[in-house]
Amino acid sequence: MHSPWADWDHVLKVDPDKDLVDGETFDDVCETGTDAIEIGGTLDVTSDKMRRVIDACRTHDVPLYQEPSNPAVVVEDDALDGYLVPVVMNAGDVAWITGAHKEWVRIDDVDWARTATEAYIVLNPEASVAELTDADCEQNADDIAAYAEVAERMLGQDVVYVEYSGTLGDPEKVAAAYDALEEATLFYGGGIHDYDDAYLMGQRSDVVVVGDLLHEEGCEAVRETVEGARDGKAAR
Ligand SMILES: CC(C)=CCC/C(C)=C/CC/C(C)=C/CC/C(C)=C/COP(=O)(O)OP(=O)(O)O
Ligand SMILES: O=P(O)(O)OC[C@@H](O)CO
Ligand SMILES: [Mg+2]
Repeated sequence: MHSPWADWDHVLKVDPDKDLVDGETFDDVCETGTDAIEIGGTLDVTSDKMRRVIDACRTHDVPLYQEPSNPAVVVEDDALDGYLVPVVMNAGDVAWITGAHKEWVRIDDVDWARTATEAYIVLNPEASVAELTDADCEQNADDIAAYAEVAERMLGQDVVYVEYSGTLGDPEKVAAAYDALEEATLFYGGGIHDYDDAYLMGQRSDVVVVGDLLHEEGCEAVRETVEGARDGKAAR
């Protein structure tokens, strides 16, 4: 797969298990100005819920990616631009490093031309993703830089993802991952609530990922984070 994310500043992550705010539709979601929509969440995602979001977004131009949390929720659909499959670098349970992937490849005919992996470094111990994967979130900036380098140089990962789902991360740790990478694209996600948060992390990563804000505050708040991410990158 080529690397469309190399040109992105902002990704909106839609959790198929969560509602939009009252009065908003997926048409509004597709018009927030984000560079791509990723559909995924850790808990209570099903292929039916995935399909509902894909269907609601299919007529829009915004690139649409599925981020499956396990092989059972992978949906085949021409409306998808591709699949971004997590690999959790600091998982305690190896199922989330290669085990689930091995099972997926065993049972499915994987469309590799439309599939890429994301090397996650999971850093908020309170997040469901940390609990599920038994991630070791006690990592200092040097550890994180080393994980990022291992992901890019040893495992050939094109996307490294510093994940603080639910809370705003430590900017110095995010910058450490950014500085450790040569070509790979750094995604930052977690706790982005407004323009300033997005600006802060936009200065320290390639792509700012916004999730819960969409479901809690709505599209106008997301639009501000698109601006913040772009301005932060431009000011770097
Ligand atoms: C092999 C295949 C197809 C899938 C496995 C992919 C892996 C390794 C998944 C483990 C990590 C994971 C569950 C990633 C999902 C993306 C993610 C981090 C979503 C954010 O989730 P949270 O915000 O923690 O959870 P909720 O919002 O659902 O509570
Ligand atoms: O929901 P938030 O905290 O914005 O996190 C975004 C994303 O990194 C979750 O995987
Ligand atoms: Mg979440």
